[in-house]
Amino acid sequence: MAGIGGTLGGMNRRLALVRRPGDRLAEGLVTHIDRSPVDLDLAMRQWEGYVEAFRQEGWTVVEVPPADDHPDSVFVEDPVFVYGDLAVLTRSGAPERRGETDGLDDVLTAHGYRVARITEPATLDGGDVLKFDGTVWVGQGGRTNIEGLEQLRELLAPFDVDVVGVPLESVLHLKSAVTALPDGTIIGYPPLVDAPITWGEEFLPVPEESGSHVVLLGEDSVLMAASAPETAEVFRERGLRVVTVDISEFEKLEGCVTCLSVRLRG
Ligand SMILES: NC(=O)NCCC[C@H](N)C(=O)O
Repeated sequence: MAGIGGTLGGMNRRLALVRRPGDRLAEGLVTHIDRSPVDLDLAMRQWEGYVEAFRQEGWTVVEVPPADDHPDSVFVEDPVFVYGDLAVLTRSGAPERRGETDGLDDVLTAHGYRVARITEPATLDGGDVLKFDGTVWVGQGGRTNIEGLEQLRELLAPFDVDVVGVPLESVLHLKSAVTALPDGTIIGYPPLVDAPITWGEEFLPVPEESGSHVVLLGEDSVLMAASAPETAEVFRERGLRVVTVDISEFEKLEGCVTCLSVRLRG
């Protein structure tokens, strides 16, 4: 399989960092969709189901300390980005979310990461960063500014990596629009993939918005939302094993499968 940036030398592990939702989840931010009521009990059950899906696939789940004062803290992908042995604590373009980096430093250090930080005036959300096989794409929209891109580029300079900015308009984060299948094919729901993003021949249009979000569980398996059954079929026809989870309550807050975890591999 093509290398996915993010290995910690000499170790062979698959850890998924997750953060338990807090009681204020329903107050989470919405930007590109209308607000609809979130069922907290259902959200909790869906989160347990999401975590269980990782366990079933052989991943070790690590819960980071809760950040219950922050309604969006369950979306743990956003306050941290990992590459190789480096963990970058971010600085969200949404000021309400900035405190979510608290408590992550110790967890990442304990797992062998060097920790760096994005600093003012830069902003960056982990959901804006897509890495695959030596390329790191960085969305440039409401949450990540040009200074965020440049600081990340500097932090990644010691790695053999291309850092590429991608302008965004229609979506919250880059990974709300596109993610990558295990073979490197970039997938996206065309109405939300802004011009002038061009992903070349390796782009696969998918028929549903939430079908554009996959978490790579293994070399031939992906985790995706139950709300994209037609896309799941497309992936199965390509020979992928598809694990689905219902995350409807998180989708009401513009969340998706990718943003509910950070995978640490090596
Ligand atoms: N990486 C992601 O896609 N994160 C989703 C964050 C949703 C949250 N309601 C927010 O607006 O920040």
